[in-house]
Amino acid sequence: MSVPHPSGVDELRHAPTNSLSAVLRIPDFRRLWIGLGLSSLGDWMGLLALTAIANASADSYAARNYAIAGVLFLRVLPALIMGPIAGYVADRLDRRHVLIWGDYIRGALFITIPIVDRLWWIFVVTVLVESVSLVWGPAKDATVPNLVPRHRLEAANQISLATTYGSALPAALVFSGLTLVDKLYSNLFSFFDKGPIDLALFFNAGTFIISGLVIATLKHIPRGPADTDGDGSVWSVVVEGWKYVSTTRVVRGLVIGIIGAFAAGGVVIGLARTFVADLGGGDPGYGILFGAVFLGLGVGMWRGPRLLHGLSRRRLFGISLTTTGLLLFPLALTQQLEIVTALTLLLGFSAGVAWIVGNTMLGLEVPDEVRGRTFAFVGSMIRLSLALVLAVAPLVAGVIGTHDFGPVDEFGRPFLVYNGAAFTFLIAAVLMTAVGVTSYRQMDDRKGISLLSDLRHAFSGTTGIYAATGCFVALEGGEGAGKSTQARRLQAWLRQEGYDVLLTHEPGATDVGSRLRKIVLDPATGAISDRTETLLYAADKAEHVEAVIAPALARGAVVVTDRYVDSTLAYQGAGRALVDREVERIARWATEDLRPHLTVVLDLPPQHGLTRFEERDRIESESLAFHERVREMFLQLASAQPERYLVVDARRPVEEVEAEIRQRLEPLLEGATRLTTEDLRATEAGAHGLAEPESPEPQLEPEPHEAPGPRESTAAEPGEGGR
Ligand SMILES: Nc1ncnc2c1ncn2[C@@H]1O[C@H](COP(=O)(O)OP(=O)(O)O)[C@@H](O)[C@H]1O
Ligand SMILES: Cc1cn([C@H]2C[C@H](O)[C@@H](COP(=O)(O)OP(=O)(O)O)O2)c(=O)[nH]c1=O
Repeated sequence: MSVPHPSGVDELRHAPTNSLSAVLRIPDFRRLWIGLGLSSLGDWMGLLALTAIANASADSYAARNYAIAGVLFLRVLPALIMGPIAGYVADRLDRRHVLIWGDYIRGALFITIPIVDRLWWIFVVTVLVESVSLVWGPAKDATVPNLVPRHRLEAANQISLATTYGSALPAALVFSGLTLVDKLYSNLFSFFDKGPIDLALFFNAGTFIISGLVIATLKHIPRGPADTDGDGSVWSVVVEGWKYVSTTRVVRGLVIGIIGAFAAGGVVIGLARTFVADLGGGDPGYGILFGAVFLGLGVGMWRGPRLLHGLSRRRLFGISLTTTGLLLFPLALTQQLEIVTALTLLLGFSAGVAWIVGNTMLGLEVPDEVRGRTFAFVGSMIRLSLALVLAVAPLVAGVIGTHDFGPVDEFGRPFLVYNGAAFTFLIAAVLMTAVGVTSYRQMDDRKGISLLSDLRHAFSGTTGIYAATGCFVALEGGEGAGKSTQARRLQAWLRQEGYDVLLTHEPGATDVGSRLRKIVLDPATGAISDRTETLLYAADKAEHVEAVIAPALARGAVVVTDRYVDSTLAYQGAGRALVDREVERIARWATEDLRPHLTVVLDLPPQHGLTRFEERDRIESESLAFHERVREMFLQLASAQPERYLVVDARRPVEEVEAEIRQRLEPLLEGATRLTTEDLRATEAGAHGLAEPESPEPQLEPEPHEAPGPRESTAAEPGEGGR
């Protein structure tokens, strides 16, 4: 189902809220993004160059480790001590000036390094640059909401994050390139004191200055101070945050995992330089390894969750953490730089998946009131643990020192050189794997379901199509869970709120569908094969989407359906015990993979629901075990994509259930209000949702027929389209 867009503003209006390219089409945000990209690129180059200088300035194994540890530690230190002060300063300075001058000053500082040419000055500059960055960052974060509309903020933040870390890769490539060229053609850069390293520093200064110039062209940065939340000291944030985190099992597992992942990353980054030297690689090798970590991280954050979208987020988090730990073992034991690079790439990938999944889940699992505090807590803990690891890991490596193993060959080289860096990696591997396994156990929400079948399913899944216009809500759950009741209540509320609402249901909301419904539900039909049943339901869905749902979404309506694809996955897939994947493929094909923005699962023990009414149709008269399997499948589908699902305990009073659904639905509607019929008319009725509508006029909408079925009294009111 392609989503045709006209160009210009309309294109933006109708692009899905999570579209990254739509955010980048906002001119001011694009400029800020270019600025951010350039300064991040420079920042990473600077870090590489500084660690290279630190490495070159010491002569013993231990001293090299300590010098690098010094640079890295000083990078993190200002955030620890001055985090709160930086917020305070950013609050009071003119944001525009902070952004522009912050870049100029950092550029100028980097230029002084080759000029002063002293190790202590590198340490000073590291602290100064980091301090400026601490003020620059909050000012940038506070500016983004001024440049992009609210519903695109999440995508904008995703881009900022990806750019900040993603620029490490090109930085590493440029750095490796420069040092490699210098190695091949020695003295090519001899007009610089330290050859390519100085060149890297000048390049770095240049990117900051250009970034400042680009940001200076931005018109919409408010001149006033940044409106950031002035947070307390790191310690009070930590104490406050821990109070909440320690009381919630899932959040505790999450936070421990995230901090563990950062600590492991810190060990790798802190020891990479000496580790590479142990393997006989120089600056180019270091640059490549550095780039590999971040390429992996970037791909992991960008693609990882989508690649495995069918997997429970909680499981995915635990698995990616454990994988990160397990990968550290071969990394520590390998002596070939090429293999090490490949392993590092994978390591970055799994850490990236863990980080993005963990962060998203933190947003979903932590209630609104404490979310800010929890994120601040996690941020502070990450800095603390990074500082600790960056300081301690090289010390451990230095203390362990260098060791030779095995017989010496004819050139006097030992069979195996195994040094402190590699040993420290091994320690990190053990700790990280333990953290991963603990997290997985603490958070597993699918006990008793084999991980293998979960993984198989996740790899074969597709990501689905989400309508660019309107809002699509499905109500799912077992018999008598209250779907029709809630659907009607939702409809009444949405109407009252002024939305264009379409209430519909499966099976039987279309002409053909109502005949199919009769066949499939009437006990008089007798036995039919499970596959026939699946195909009949699929046919009903195909007609439903094509004739009812898609046109309504295209004109911007809120579509509420009583049952959808999940019902077939649950009843035919789990209930009839057909192969899940095959049923899914058929249902996805039938619906062109159109998926609800939100699926509400009304969860009820089957024996409870079946007592809510007396008559039984073909499906309702199935065994209790059948209905148990159905219920399990609904819950399983929900756990795989918590961001698209709401599970409600349907035993609660009708009003409470309704309130919970409303609360969850409200923010999704915010994206849809601009797409009400009036809006669409205003923008010349060119609906650009899925399936290009032949007739955007609501009165031409297909008239769904009353579905003949054994339980007409509880069927949704199918004729109630439009306003
Ligand atoms: N939260 C609830 N608590 C108690 N009874 C409910 C609740 N929700 C619905 N009911 C009742 O249960 C029966 C089945 O509800 P219905 O909405 O038709 O379920 P479904 O569409 O899921 O089969 C109806 O008699 C309804 O009044
Ligand atoms: C949509 C759909 C429904 N069903 C079953 C579930 C229900 O037992 C029946 C729908 O009947 P219905 O009377 O509409 O049930 P409810 O009021 O509980 O929603 O069809 C499937 O087996 N597969 C499907 O894809």
